[in-house]
Parts: sequence; structure tokens; C-alpha cells
Amino acid sequence: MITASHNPEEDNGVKLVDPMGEMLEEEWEKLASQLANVSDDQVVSAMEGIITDCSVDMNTPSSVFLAYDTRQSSPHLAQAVIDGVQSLEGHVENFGILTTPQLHYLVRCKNTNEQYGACSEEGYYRKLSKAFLHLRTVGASKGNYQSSLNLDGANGVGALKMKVFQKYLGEGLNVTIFNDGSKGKLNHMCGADFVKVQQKIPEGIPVEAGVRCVSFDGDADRVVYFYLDDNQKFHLLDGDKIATMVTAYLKDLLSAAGVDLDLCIVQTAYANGSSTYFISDILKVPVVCVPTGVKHLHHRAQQADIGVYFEANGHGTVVFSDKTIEKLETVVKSSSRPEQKKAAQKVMDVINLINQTVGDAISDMLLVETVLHDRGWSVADWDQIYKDLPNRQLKVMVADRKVITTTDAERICVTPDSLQEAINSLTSKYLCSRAFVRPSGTEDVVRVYAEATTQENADMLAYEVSKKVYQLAGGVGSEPQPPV
Ligand SMILES: CC(=O)N[C@H]1[C@@H](OP(=O)(O)O)O[C@H](CO)[C@@H](O)[C@@H]1O
Ligand SMILES: [Mg+2]
Repeated sequence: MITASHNPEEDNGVKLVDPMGEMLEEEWEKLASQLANVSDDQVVSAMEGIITDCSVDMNTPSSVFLAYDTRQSSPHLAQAVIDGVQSLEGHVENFGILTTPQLHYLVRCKNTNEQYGACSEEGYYRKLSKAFLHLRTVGASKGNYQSSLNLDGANGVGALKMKVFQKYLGEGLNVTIFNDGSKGKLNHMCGADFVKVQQKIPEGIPVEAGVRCVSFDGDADRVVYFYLDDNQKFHLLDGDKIATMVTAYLKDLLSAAGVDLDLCIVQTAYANGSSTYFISDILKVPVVCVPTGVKHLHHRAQQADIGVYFEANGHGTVVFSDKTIEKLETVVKSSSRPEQKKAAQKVMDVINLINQTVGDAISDMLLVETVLHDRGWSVADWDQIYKDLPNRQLKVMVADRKVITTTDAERICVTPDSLQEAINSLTSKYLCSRAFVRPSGTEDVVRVYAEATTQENADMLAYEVSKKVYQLAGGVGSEPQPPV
């Protein structure tokens, strides 16, 4: 998949999909980085090295699925992929412009002989819309739920694909698409990452109190919701809020279906403290914390019967074990209690609605809409399940971000020496606060996260920790500035 996701239009990159449509196995990542970094004249020998080291049988026919996002540089890079594969006599199936999760879906379909769904873009729309419409049995509106919502498409591929998909949804969901790429620049002042990090309304979307709004990122694998209340205050409903609502919903359905399965939520250190508390202490569902990066979350979630994972930034999905599906099918087929059958069938429909291969903005949005509809909730009702602790994320430029090392799922800083001590002493100044630092895996920066009981405290703490990072980890460029 040629894309640089939520990053600026000028950037580009590649995401590799494994044969089950999931994230690439970590051991292949090293090889991919190695290959990406050799000089042009060494590409052939590096490839030969990988073929030998991994005992790749070059006589086995291969097929590479390729797609790209809407960036200007994408077709050119896609051509480079085609040339590379063809030079090794491989076969390329070029799907053109797709969202990242659509490509993941297609790979899974192909390699499960289409058991997962029909292996085409249309197959994707049909599978999702069928499940969605099946779940929406009692009309488009219900209780406080209204079926209309505004989409910020980040001026990217998600907006294009939603235009196509809308036809399959009929009257079921009334999405008005903004930032569809016809005027604005990709991810510029809009999109899920902008909304999450800046905690404000994106440009290009009308602001009206109480209206449910949703933002995709540039390759449509992340989604966040937001709205303005009657006092024009901005409210963000991020990956944590999605994970919490979806888990509570699944828990209720499983209990109604009378099936006993282990349900687990996987989060990262960026999960809001309020969400973690709510899940473990109110919902009483086990919650585990893993290092940042979807590969960590996905693999940990697969260890449970039902694993819900979301990064706070809105990337996530739910994965279901074979045992889960078997148990539910048994209830649907043989339970003598209609309400149990109905609940089990609902979970089966939810499973079909979810893109289990990877986080998928379109599919996750339909999932959220399904739960809201079934509960009869407005976006404000959803927002009230718990109140986020105010938080702030900052970046610090340092000469070498590898000087920062961490442990305990990145929540504790190991080096440089006295940095963790300094963080502890800063957090002790603010009630119920938390802060951590880690080197970014995708940008040449150190990320700082802080949360506290007030926005002022969270902003101040993030700034103070940033200053420490700058001082102790070799900051470069201008020093972090206090919040204004
Ligand atoms: C704080 C944050 O949002 N970090 C993002 C970001 O990773 P960094 O390693 O923080 O640069 O990009 C990753 C890939 O999209 C995503 O998985 C992750 O959650
Ligand atoms: Mg993305």
C-alpha cells in the first residue's frame, strides 16, 4: 500500500500487508528497512541475500496486491513497485486508489479463498453494507439517535470511497461529506490526526451545536468523532471512547446470548486514564497496555476470544477467535430461547461489519453508528460514559531520539539517566497527573504526553517535561516554549 497515512501530502511511504491481510510480521520489518536503505547499486545483491537467507523459493508463483492513496507521488511509486515485482517475474494486481484497510481486506479474501468476503472493492461494500443494514432493523432514527452525520474526509481517499459506498447504504445512514479533496489539501488542517492532536474542529466542515461529526485520516484507517455542545465547547470522542462503547455493547450482547467468552481491551500508554479506569473498574473487563504501534495491539488482542483494540488516535478494530464464532453459531442454530438467538445473531452481524484485518475508518464508523443506533444515543449521550482527563501531546526535537529508551509498555523512561526521576518530580506537583516520553517510531522526534485534572495543568506539565527532555536528551533547535 503506497501511502503516508495522516502525514502531509508531500510525504509518502509504504505499508506492507501480510498474507492474512494483517500487519507484516515483525521479523520481516528488519528486512524491509534494510532493503529500503541500501544504495541503488546494491538493491540486487540485497534482494539476493534476502532470498537466500529466508530460503524463498523463487519458482513458486507469486502475486502482489497493490493499491495507493490520493497523493500526487503515489502512481509513480506504485509503478516502481510494479517494475520491481515484474523484474522478478512476479505477478502484480494493481487495484489503483483504495483505502489501506480495503487492500488488507482484499488480501485476506484472496488467501482465504473468499471465505472472508468477495475479493473485490465491490465485495467489500457489499459485505459491510449487508451487515450494517441487517443490524438496522427499526428505521434510521431511534431514541436520541439521528441518522445524519458530517464526515471530514481529510481530503483523501476515505472521502472518495464513502461517496461510492453511500449508494450501498441507501437510507440507512445519511452522511454528508466535507473535505472531499475537491479543494483542500490532504490532511491539511483537517483529518483524524489533526482533530485528535489539536483537539479542535477541522477546517472545511460546518460547525453546528450537537451535530455528530466524524474524521478519517489520509488513508482511512483511523477515525475519531467530535461535536460542539450548546456552549460551543469542542468534545472529542477518540479511539478510547470507541473501544469503551464497543466493549460495553459486546459484553451486553454476549450476556444476552448466554455465551461465556473472554473479552479483553488492549490499549497503549496514550489511552486516557479515565478510559482505563472505566474499563477495568466499572465495566470489569481486563485491560492490557502494550507499546505504541498497531502491530503490538493487534497481536495481543488475538490472544483473547474477543480482543478490542484501539489506539487513542482512532486506529483500531475488534478481532474474534474461531472458538467465538463457533459458539455463537451454535446458539443461533440450536438455542431454544429466541432472545438468546437474536443476541447471538446480532454479534455475528457485528463480526461481519468489522474489518478484522486492521483498523478501518469506514467499518469502524459503521460499528459506532450501529451501537449508537441500537442504544438510541446521541453523540452527547455517548460522550457521557466517562469524562476524559485533559491531556496534551507535544514533540521535542533532539539530535538522536534513540538516546531515549523506555520500559513497561513505554510508560517508564530508562535512559537518559535522570529523566524519569525528573518526570516523577514534575508529576508529583499536579493532582492525579501522569506523563511519559518516548521516541516516535515514524518521525524524527521525541513525543511527550501529559494528562492532569485541568487543561492548564496538563499543558504546563507537558511543557515542563518537554523542557527536561530538551535539556537531558540533547535537544536541538529552539527550546520548548511555555503554553500561552
Ligand atoms: C502518539 C501517536 O499517535 N503515535 C502514532 C504514530 O506513531 P509514533 O511512533 O508515535 O510516531 O504513528 C503510528 C503509525 O500510524 C501510530 O500507530 C501511532 O499511534
Ligand atoms: Mg492512517
